[in-house]
Amino acid sequence: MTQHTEPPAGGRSEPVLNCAASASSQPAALSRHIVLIGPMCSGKSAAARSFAELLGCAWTDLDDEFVTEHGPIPAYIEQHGMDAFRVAESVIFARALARKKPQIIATGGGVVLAAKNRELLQDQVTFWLDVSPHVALSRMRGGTGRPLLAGDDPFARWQAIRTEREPLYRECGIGPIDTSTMRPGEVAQTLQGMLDAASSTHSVSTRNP
Ligand SMILES: Nc1ncnc2c1ncn2[C@@H]1O[C@H](COP(=O)(O)OP(=O)(O)O)[C@@H](O)[C@H]1O
Ligand SMILES: O=C(O)C1=C[C@@H](OP(=O)(O)O)[C@@H](O)[C@H](O)C1
Ligand SMILES: [Mg+2]
Repeated sequence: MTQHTEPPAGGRSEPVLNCAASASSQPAALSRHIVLIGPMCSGKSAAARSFAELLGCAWTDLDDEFVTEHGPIPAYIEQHGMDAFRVAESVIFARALARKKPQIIATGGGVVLAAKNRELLQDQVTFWLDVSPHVALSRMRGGTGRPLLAGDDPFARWQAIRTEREPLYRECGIGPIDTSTMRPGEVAQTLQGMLDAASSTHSVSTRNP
């Protein structure tokens, strides 16, 4: 099964992925968490699942953890407010990062808003997934679970939110990795290629190698 290794204390040159393991039928050994950030509909949740399947390792979606714990996000925000949502989201994020077993973590698009979260992201392997506005629009159609996109013009809302957060994604993540023309499996392969390259050179294992 997946080999578990402790993340190095502040070390930034250890390979993240044991390539020999990933190339065989054995699951890959992750040495630390891999975190996916990016705007809504960039495909973080879908890519995390595909990537974990590809590597044979564990994964989690923080929005799913939120729902399990607090119920649907729109209802929570309506009842408790956005600030309370951000606090609860940050608690769930920190808890996931504290798990010893390294895993793929899909975050919600707003996780980068809190300075503390951005600080935590610096010590993970963080990838910034992105998507073009028109593809995002097609992906959000029919969705009811994103209260920030509720209202008359979800397209304009999405664009404004993405623009506002772009510097934060840039600060925290390796990327952007444009998923607009890729299936989730292709995104996963792209991420694996980036990890393999980093592991073979021992050069890129976090946002700031
Ligand atoms: N690479 C992709 N290609 C096509 N559809 C995708 C892709 N990634 C995600 N989707 C679809 O777009 C929607 C939003 O994707 P999701 O993974 O939930 O995004 P995020 O977690 O970034 O908000 C879902 O319906 C999902 O199935
Ligand atoms: O961008 C945001 O602020 C949000 C993104 C959502 O997750 P996804 O990015 O997975 O859609 C979810 O956490 C919540 O609706 C708020
Ligand atoms: Mg998601």
